[in-house]
Amino acid sequence: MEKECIISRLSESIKTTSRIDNELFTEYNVKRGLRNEDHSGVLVGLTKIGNVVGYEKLPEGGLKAIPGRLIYRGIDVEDLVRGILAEKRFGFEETAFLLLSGYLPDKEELAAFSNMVHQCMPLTQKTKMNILDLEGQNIMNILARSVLEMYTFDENPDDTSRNNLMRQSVDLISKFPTIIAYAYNIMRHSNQGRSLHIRFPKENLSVAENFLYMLKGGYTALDARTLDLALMLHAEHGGGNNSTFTVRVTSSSGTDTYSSIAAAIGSLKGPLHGGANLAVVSMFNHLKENIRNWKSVSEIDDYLQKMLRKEVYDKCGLIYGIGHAVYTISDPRALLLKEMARDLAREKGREEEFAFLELLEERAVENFMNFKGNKVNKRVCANVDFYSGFVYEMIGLPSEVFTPLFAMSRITGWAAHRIEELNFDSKRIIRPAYRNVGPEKKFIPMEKRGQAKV
Ligand SMILES: CC(=O)SCCNC(=O)CCNC(=O)[C@H](O)C(C)(C)COP(=O)(O)OP(=O)(O)OC[C@H]1O[C@@H](n2cnc3c(N)ncnc32)[C@H](O)[C@@H]1OP(=O)(O)O
Ligand SMILES: O=C([O-])CC(=O)C(=O)O
Repeated sequence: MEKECIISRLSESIKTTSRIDNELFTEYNVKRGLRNEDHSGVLVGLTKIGNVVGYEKLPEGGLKAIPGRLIYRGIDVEDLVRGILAEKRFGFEETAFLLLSGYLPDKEELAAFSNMVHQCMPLTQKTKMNILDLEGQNIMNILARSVLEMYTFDENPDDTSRNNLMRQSVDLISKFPTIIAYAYNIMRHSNQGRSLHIRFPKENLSVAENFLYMLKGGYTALDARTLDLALMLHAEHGGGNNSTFTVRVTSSSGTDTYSSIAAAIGSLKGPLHGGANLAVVSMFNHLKENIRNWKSVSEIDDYLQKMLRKEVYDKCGLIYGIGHAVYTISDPRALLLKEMARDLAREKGREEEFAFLELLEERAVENFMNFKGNKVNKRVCANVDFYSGFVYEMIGLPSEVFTPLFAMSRITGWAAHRIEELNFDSKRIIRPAYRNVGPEKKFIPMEKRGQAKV
């Protein structure tokens, strides 16, 4: 049988054999997406790393929407960011230290940690050569493959003792910027015929500066400060976000660090999660072309309603960068990124675009509520991905690195959660249940099987 024919036959069969009726989820009280009826997450674990707050649970039942807060190891991320900005320092290394250790470093500890990160940034010759060899269009996939290959070059890859996990974590945090910068340059070289630059990380530069240096050679102080801030904001988001939960699930089986982190990279790539920063940029470009008057509320509303009805754009019915599993009134990261976007737009003469994006945010929230009506009893807001791509674009970063930048920051949270998952006394493999709702069938000998397959 031809390959296409058998694929189409298999595909046709799953229309019925893999389809689960919606009513069954209600009948068996299955928490779709591990979410309660009121959209809050099902409680599946405990952590001391991050806290994501978007609502209060009312004693009489139901949720009260409140402005979002994000806490890293007990410290409000807004205070962390504003505190570091006030002291005119780079903050990503400090954030990584805080997340890994649970406390803020003193001057000496921070210097030693930053120094160690810097020393671990260069790639082994083999990893470098492997990236050169890895063909592909997507840096998230190249990153995952490079991480998997780091297993081969690690002399002690499967040891899950605390010291070894910490060593591997620092190594991954340090090497992500190098892998991403090299992967981008190699991709540009192979796909666009551009000169290949493999720059060795420089001493005494922050992670943000080193990344910009390795990626494109030149950068301004403002570019580096902006990137550093974005890295601080994306570092951690509790145990329940899709990629961190992936780390917790895979770590609970006792697998090695590289397998677990590669899985998380795969999860983050999805357009409903970290990949939304890229999806927002594509959507924004589409809207810039398809909405003639960027100030017209009625024209914008009309188009967004068509998007929600799956009539235009990618026909998925989604407005990217809007909505969140936890946040209701606001995502604190989006507020800070919006501030950054506004300032940068003024500096770069892109205020008209910023004003359009800001109006889109307002209209998207309004239109979502009108579209869903009483069906969804929940407020939505812009999430972290709504403004990040616009910010990255304004500091001259190519869209290919937008989602990898998320990974470059979130590796800190992933590492902290992996260590936590493997370090509590009463740990247990994560293994929830799936109820089988398919019929039982008898085995049919080959010669008695007819054409009716299902
Ligand atoms: C870093 C991050 O991961 S941030 C999130 C990045 N993702 C995006 O920006 C993609 C667009 N947003 C979304 O798809 C969603 O808001 C998510 C995935 C972030 C959260 O989804 P959920 O937790 O299911 O949200 P929630 O429970 O509030 O959804 C309620 C309903 O509104 C829909 N909805 C939520 N957000 C949107 C949106 N932006 N556009 C259209 N519909 C939406 C959901 O599909 C769901 O519909 P259903 O009841 O028919 O199943
Ligand atoms: O918490 C979530 O579901 C997604 C998110 O914002 C993140 O991981 O940063």
